[in-house]
Amino acid sequence: MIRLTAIERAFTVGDERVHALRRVNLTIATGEYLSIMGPSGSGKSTLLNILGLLDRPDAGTYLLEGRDTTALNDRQQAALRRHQIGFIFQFFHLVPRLTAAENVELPMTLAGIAPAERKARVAAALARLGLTDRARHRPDQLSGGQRQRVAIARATILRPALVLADEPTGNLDRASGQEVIQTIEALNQEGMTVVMVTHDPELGGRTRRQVRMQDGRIVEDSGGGG
Ligand SMILES: Nc1ncnc2c1ncn2[C@@H]1O[C@H](COP(=O)(O)OP(=O)(O)OP(=O)(O)O)[C@@H](O)[C@H]1O
Repeated sequence: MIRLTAIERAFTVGDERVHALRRVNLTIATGEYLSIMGPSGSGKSTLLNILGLLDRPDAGTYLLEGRDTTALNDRQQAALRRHQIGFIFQFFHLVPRLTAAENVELPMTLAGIAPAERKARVAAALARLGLTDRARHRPDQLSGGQRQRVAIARATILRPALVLADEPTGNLDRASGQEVIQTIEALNQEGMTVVMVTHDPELGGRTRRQVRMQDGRIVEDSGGGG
């Protein structure tokens, strides 16, 4: 469960103060499937970065699974991020020189999982995504949709509780985007909480809950944890 209370985040650019988030309150129950929409500059990415512990709020509290993350130091936050949170980005962020299988394996290597188990889990993850015959391909030998599915496998191979996606289909054609969304929806059906930023109203319309932001505030919330 996630509870953001009175989250503030501002940036100083030159002598101007940009208020990216203004007293944002948001509660997300475990297993929710939620999209964040709103115009450019409304604070969506800033909110996602805070949820992902990639950025700290200037004020307010962020409880993740009952823990006050704002009280954790950077190392504790990084550990929580590694084990609890999976990130999916618009531009995939795969390691170019590693194969698909090696990219998926990487988080398990960093987590100290034994090689035999790593190999078995990579094979299972790629098989589930229909990518077994692409296991030894490097990212530049894969289509955009395949790259994104490899990125999703990598993001979720440690079974994080929370999956954060920033425009996951923004760089894909429609058919590949549909496949990627189905992959994300399957993760949600397995119990992962999914929070997705998107400009695409059709995509946003598929999520069970929709939050709309404007000028750093949540101006609409179709429901859920409140
Ligand atoms: N690191 C930063 N330094 C300065 N200003 C920033 C920084 N990050 C975000 N901002 C500003 O904060 C506001 C919110 O930005 P944010 O990226 O969260 O918006 P967004 O809704 O995700 O936009 P987009 O849809 O274009 O990605 C914007 O005015 C932006 O210029």
